[in-house]
Amino acid sequence: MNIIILGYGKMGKIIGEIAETRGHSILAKIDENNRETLNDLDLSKVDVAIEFSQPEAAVTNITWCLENGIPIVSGTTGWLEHKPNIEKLAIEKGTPFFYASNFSIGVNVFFKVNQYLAKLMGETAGYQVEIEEIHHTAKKDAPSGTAITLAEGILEAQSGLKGWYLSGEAPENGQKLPIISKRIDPAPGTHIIRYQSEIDDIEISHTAHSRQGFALGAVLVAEWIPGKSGVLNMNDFLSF
Ligand SMILES: NC(=O)C1=CN([C@@H]2O[C@H](COP(=O)(O)OP(=O)(O)OC[C@H]3O[C@@H](n4cnc5c(N)ncnc54)[C@H](O)[C@@H]3O)[C@@H](O)[C@H]2O)C=CC1
Ligand SMILES: O=C(O)C1=N[C@H](C(=O)O)C[C@H](O)C1
Repeated sequence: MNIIILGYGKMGKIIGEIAETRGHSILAKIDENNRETLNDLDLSKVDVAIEFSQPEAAVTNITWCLENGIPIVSGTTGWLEHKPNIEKLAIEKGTPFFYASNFSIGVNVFFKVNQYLAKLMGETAGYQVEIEEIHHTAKKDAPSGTAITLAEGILEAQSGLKGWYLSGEAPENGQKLPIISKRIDPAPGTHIIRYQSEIDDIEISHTAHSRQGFALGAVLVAEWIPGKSGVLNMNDFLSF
């Protein structure tokens, strides 16, 4: 497969290595300094774009792919207020658009466990729930996209909670779910869900040991996406 990488930073570089190991060719490695080289590319040769850039760059990158009929796999976080417009464009253009806040298979198992636990806890009185996420200090957005997906899973199951808030930025409110964001090097990504009561605590966590799992997941999705259409996510890709 011929791949272009939009966002050639920490993630883009590992994605490139994994893709080449799996026999793919990388036609372009784009970062903020060489975007104009896209103009020299024969777009008819591109099978898929993988986009891991920055919150402020993601919408331009994804729109460019959709306008040019290039299937796009994006993992950039922190731009989701624009996602409805992007989804509309993907449908208009008939070009597949795949987004995941986290491409790691382990985290996607964790998402399911979170949903199941949230359902049980929704039927159990006396517990306060919170999410904690820990990432490296270069991370630009807070809370993490993964923490937001976890929060959405809890909010869906627990009707008593009315949204989430970033702990420290809003007054504590028993009706909202707090997300605590910590920035500690070199943490590639840790997420903890905590239910606390006077009697006991229940805690589940996922800890990434490196960026390898995120990058491999993105390459596996890129291999799967050609020939698909519409707006896609990990639930379409995974069999559980
Ligand atoms: N969904 C997932 O599984 C994961 C998502 N991420 C997200 O991926 C994004 C990238 O993460 P890292 O690689 O750690 O960041 P990074 O800061 O190491 O790399 C970002 C790259 O984007 C480039 N860039 C900036 N503007 C650009 C533009 N207009 N066009 C193309 N490239 C541009 C920068 O030059 C840099 O090379 C972040 O939003 C992060 O939260 C990170 C890990 C896993
Ligand atoms: O920026 C990161 O590094 C990560 N970002 C994603 C997020 O915001 O959830 C996924 C992963 O946790 C690493």
